[in-house]
Amino acid sequence: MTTSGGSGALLTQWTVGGPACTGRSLPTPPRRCPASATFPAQKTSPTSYPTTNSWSTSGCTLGTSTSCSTYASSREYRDAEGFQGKRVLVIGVGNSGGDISVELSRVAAKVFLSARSSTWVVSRISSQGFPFDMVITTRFTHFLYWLLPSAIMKRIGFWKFNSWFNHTNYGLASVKSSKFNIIINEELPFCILSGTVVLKPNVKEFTESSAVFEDGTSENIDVVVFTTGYVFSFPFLEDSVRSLFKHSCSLYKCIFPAQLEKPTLAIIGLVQLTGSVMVGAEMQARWVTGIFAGSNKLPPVTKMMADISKKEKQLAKSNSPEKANMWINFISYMDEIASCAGVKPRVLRLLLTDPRLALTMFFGPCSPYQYRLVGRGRWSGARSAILTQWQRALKPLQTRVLDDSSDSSSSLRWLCLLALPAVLVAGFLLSKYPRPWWIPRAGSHL
Ligand SMILES: NC(=O)C1=CN([C@@H]2O[C@H](COP(=O)(O)OP(=O)(O)OC[C@H]3O[C@@H](n4cnc5c(N)ncnc54)[C@H](OP(=O)(O)O)[C@@H]3O)[C@@H](O)[C@H]2O)C=CC1
Repeated sequence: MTTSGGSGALLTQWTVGGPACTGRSLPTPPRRCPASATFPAQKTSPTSYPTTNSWSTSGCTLGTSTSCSTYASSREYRDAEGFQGKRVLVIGVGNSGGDISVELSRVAAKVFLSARSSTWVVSRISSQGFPFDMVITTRFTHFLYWLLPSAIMKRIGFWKFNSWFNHTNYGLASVKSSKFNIIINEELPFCILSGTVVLKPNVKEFTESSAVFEDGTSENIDVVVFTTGYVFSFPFLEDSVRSLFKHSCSLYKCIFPAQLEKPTLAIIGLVQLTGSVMVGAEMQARWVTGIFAGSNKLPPVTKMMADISKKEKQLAKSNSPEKANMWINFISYMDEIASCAGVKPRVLRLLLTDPRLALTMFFGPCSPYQYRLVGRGRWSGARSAILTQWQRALKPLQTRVLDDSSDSSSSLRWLCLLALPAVLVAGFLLSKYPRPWWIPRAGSHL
């Protein structure tokens, strides 16, 4: 990092390159990086997760094992080419493990999927066939999470997940387990049901040609694919800067290292949101560019440090064993950053000025349009986009239009009218007593 003179926000120059580009392989096709490049202020994204997680892929050696024939990590995996007729063991049931198992099940002789914790599988297709995130990511649901004890919401979530298929019967998850993940995958349950993917417990050891599992069973394996996740690292930053943040919560609003002399470094995408990370990253970028351009300002360092230490204390209280993997509530976080950027919508005020819009915003999906109604980057089409999003989501399906005489619009109108007092109370309470936006990983999306 070099400091140059001048006025305004951009006083520091960041030299990025060399080891950053040569020392890592990205999950996307290899890109050419310049040997070194200098930028006036650096907005960096660690989301390519350069290093694979714990289960070292330095060989299939574990315990007393020798070696198995082939192994790969999800980082190297591209497609099912080369897996035809093989007996494959996929280790780890995250989104990568689910996706890769399903894809391999079409060509492999057998796919074994090894899990060490509970995983709830959710379909992208939710009530009435609408996308899951449209249905679940609403201010109304957010209000319910705020209002009701988390144990009750967890129970409701488990009940909902099990209503699709019983996760215990499929060997995926038990309502009793405190640590669990949620993944999105429509096909995995069918692959398990049809036997093309077989769930197995954690691997105890490998032998020459097989894997021995913790339940004492063993299977002959040709290829092992590690889908055990990634760790964040910033090899392109100097040690002195890297040491300023251990995890996203030691950054101001999960973005800015607070101790820097000038706000010239912003980390985009270092958040695990319960909703879309892309949408969250866009919101972060809007705020960051506002700060770089001088239209938004960061508070004094003492204030930022106080905010960070408050969040870290909340983290410590949660007793989460994996602090770095905290899930952050999507709507709380979006509203918080939107507020900093001056683009947060005032739903309660809208209830008086534009009740139709306010109710749609409260009960409908918290889509990015909601943050385009006011402030910098305001879009005149945002209101109409919010009001028409349900119909537009269905538009691509209308390739064969059928007559549906039942009219649900009047009952919906009545429902909205009855919900009006609830919205008022919700808005009031949420603005008075905001809930901490982090939730422990065990709580995941619930
Ligand atoms: N389609 C999409 O949108 C996709 C999104 N992604 C995203 O990319 C990110 C990375 O996902 P992913 O690669 O799946 O990684 P994750 O960290 O989400 O999952 C890793 C899995 O491996 C398990 N695991 C970790 N270490 C071990 C070990 N030593 N032994 C056995 N099991 C182990 C974990 O279990 P445990 O929980 O016990 O730690 C977990 O089940 C996530 O944010 C994910 O949502 C990834 C793929 C597709």
